[in-house]
Order: sequence, then structure tokens, then C-alpha cells
Amino acid sequence: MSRSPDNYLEVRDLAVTYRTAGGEIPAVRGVDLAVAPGSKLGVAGESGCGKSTVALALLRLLPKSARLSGSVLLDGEDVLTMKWGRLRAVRWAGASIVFQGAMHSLNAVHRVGDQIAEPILLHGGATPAEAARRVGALLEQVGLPGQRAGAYPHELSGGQRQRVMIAMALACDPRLIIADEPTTALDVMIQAQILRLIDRLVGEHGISMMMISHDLSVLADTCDRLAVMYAGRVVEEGPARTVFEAARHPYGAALSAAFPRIGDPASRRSPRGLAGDPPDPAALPTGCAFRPRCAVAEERCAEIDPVLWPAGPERAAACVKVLDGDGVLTAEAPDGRAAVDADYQEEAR
Ligand SMILES: Nc1ncnc2c1ncn2[C@@H]1O[C@H](COP(=O)(O)OP(=O)(O)OP(=O)(O)O)[C@@H](O)[C@H]1O
Repeated sequence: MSRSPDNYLEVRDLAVTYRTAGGEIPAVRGVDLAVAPGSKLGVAGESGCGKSTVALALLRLLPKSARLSGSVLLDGEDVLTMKWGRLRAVRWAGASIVFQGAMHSLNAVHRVGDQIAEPILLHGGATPAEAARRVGALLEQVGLPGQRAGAYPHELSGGQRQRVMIAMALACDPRLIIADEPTTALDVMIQAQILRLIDRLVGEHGISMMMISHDLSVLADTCDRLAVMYAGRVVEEGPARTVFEAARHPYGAALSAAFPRIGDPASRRSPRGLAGDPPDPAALPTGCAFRPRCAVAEERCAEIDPVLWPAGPERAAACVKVLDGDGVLTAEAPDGRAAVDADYQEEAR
């Protein structure tokens, strides 16, 4: 993660624990992320690794059972500590979210135009006539005729509903869009259209983006940088293409191999698949959380819980080793990062 005062979004040591009747669930365990203005960060990982929890935490949309720590700096202001009035403004103009599954996110009993107009009226200080004009323009921007403003969600297809969600996310000219699995519920052809649409709109408007997906190949195509999450942590981070093509963390490599690139013979080597399931966050294994599924785990991985450390230019990986493009394991010095415990540093050298 590149730390800079210029980052539009900077997440520092974010931790989220859900309190449930069955005990505490540490869903996110110390996550650092950064998005520079106008850039696109992809967050990848299997179901349950904490991606949506991170997305919801960014705008304090988590249920009351969630306990948060760390900071979420949006243009330098900490979302986690700001007052409610400020937070309401930030939620639309500072950053907005496109959720997975538009059917559940749209209100079934209201016309979609009214739903898009709501934030414009509440936060944009527009008159009803101005809001109606803006709704028409937003619908056109997402490829729907302005008259569809009068439709109810059930009268639209899945792809059209997701377009409405994107129009709503754009309503107050946000500087950041958080897209959480924006195409998961759609068929493949429509998925590609929606991804192209999001890509075009964020490019045209100079909006920063954080896109969440379990599909590394989609993120590699869409984003500049990529963070791979596992068991509530970022285990790998770097330029999107490079992480996808040559992951440095065994989990990044396994996830990448699970999405072979069509027409690329090298990808068919697929040395390590993704067998098994992620751990239950309430019962993590000792040491590295990926150890039970890791093809290259060693005895010391049961003792060491690795943190992110430099693993090449602008890259970081949380593993005692790094995997190079040929599958040869090399150990690299972690550049003396203070967070790494002394034994681990010694071992890594
Ligand atoms: N409201 C909640 N109460 C208790 N546990 C929760 C809650 N929401 C999520 N969790 C748990 O937190 C962990 C992380 O969930 P999260 O939804 O953030 O992961 P994810 O990577 O986004 O997965 P998916 O892609 O399936 O949404 C999971 O173990 C999940 O069961």
C-alpha cells in the first residue's frame, strides 16, 4: 500500500469484530488500503474473507453488533470519528456504494426515479424540477432512457436495475465509488457491459474506485492496484496486472490460478488450485491463517503470523516466503519493518 498524504482514501489498521450470541467474530483484522485520486483499487478474496465488511466500514454502514477500530481517512478526514451530520454528506458526495444484488438494495414500492432523486433532494439542495432533470440525465448516462424513471424495480431486468444503482451512486457527484461485487448476480454478457459502463463513467468523471470481487481476473482487467484478502487481512498488494500474473503470496497465486486466462498457455500450468475452504474467523489456526491450505507451508508457519512486507517494487505480501513467476520460492528480507517480529526477520534473512 502506498501511503501518501495525497491518497483520497486511506484505511489504516482497520479491525472489525462482530459480537454474536455465539461469541466474537473477528471479520477484519488490521487492514491497510489506499486509493489515490482517480485510481482504481481492486479488493479480491473468497467469500467470507471480510471484503464487504471493509466496504461497509468505510461509510460506517455496519450493524450495531460491529465493533470498529483503526481509521478510514477520506480526503484526510476520519470517517470513523466524524459527526453524524458530516457523515451524511460524506456518504453521498465523498463516497457512494454500489451494492451486490440491486433487487435487495432498491426499494420495491418506489419508482426508481424517486429513489435516484432522494439523495439529490436531500444533499444536493435541488428543487424537485431540477432533481427530475438530473435523474433523467443520470439515467441516460448509464444507458437507460430517461422515461424509465417512472418504472418500479420489478419492471426492470437485473442489468437495468444495476444501471439504476450506478445512477444513484453517481447522483451527488461522489469522488469515490465503492462497487461491492457489482455484477455478481448478472449473466456473463451483462456483467461485461456493466463493468465497461462503470469503467467508462469513473474514467469520464475522474472518480476514484474501490471494486470488490472474488474474481481476480475481472479486477486485473479493471483496476490499477489489487489487494488480496484472506481471513480478514490483506495478504498481498501491488499493481493489479502484476499481482494477477505473478502473485507473491501462495494464496494470491492459488486464487489467480483459479481464474485461468483464456488463450494464455502459461496460465494452464495452474500449479496450485484452491482446495479447501477459508477458516472460520472465530476459530483461526495458529500462525498463518492460510497455512492449512498452503501447498508450500512449513513448520514455522504454525508459529509465525506474517504481516505485509515489501515483496518487490510497489508490492507487499504477508508470507514468510515469496513465490516468483516460475514457482520457485525465495526468501526476501522484509526491509526491517518494525511490525515483523524478530524471529521472523531473522528467518526471512
Ligand atoms: N452482521 C454480521 N454478524 C456476524 N457475522 C458477520 C456479519 N456480517 C458478516 N459476518 C461474518 O464476517 C465474516 C466476513 O464476512 P464478509 O461478508 O465481510 O465477507 P466477504 O468477503 O464480503 O464475503 P461475501 O463475498 O460472501 O460477501 C464472515 O465470517 C461472515 O460470516
